[in-house]
Amino acid sequence: MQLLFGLSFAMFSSPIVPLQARRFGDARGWFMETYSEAAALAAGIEVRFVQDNQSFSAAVGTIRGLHFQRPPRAQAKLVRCVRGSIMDYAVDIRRGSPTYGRHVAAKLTAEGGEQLFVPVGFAHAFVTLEPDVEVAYKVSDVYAPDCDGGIVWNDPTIGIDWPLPETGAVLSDKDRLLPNLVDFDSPFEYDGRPLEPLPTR
Ligand SMILES: Cc1cn([C@H]2C[C@H](O)[C@@H](COP(=O)(O)OP(=O)(O)O[C@H]3O[C@H](C)C(=O)[C@H](O)[C@H]3O)O2)c(=O)[nH]c1=O
Repeated sequence: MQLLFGLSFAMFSSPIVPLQARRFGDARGWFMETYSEAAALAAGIEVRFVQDNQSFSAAVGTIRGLHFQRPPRAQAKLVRCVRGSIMDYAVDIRRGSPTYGRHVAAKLTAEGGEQLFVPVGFAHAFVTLEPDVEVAYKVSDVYAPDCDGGIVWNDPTIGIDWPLPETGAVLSDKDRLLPNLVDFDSPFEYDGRPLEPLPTR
């Protein structure tokens, strides 16, 4: 693991990059560098973020996604959980990719400071693992509703095994009606970097 400033990261070629913000604790509490351009560049994250987002989800089992923005407003995202915990997912939707439709998952917790970089060409989603969860993420392009796109959360060809409570998933009406992957015409091209499993922590 490379440590640069307060962020550490693994050096590997997958387009999805896990980062770890380091906590500096003392008698008052703790301090974290939650974003460092230098550390991001060193981890191969060569995007300029232009907007910070934050969402609150009250119910455990809330799913937001699988979302992306189409070009010319496609977004890369740097995701972290600032309250509670989530499972975060990235699905390869790059036309021609040998890992098309495959996904990786990472548990992100407020306590742990884990982060996940999701580049353009991947659909993104998370599910809350407890009530009252807040997620903050940086995006590399502005919100563009006319470029909004998505794949339905329970798409059978993607096959995400969502960790859901007995009460089931909580979704927006919009997300319930998203298309399946088989009906999706991807605007994203493969860049030669197949999706790789994330390193086990
Ligand atoms: C994303 C976004 C939304 N909005 C407004 C539009 C709606 O009135 C309201 C909720 O939007 P939405 O239901 O799309 O929010 P989420 O379901 O949390 O979607 C997000 O969550 C998943 C995990 C993602 O990866 C995307 O970043 C994003 O799609 O916020 C804005 O004003 N700006 C924005 O950038």
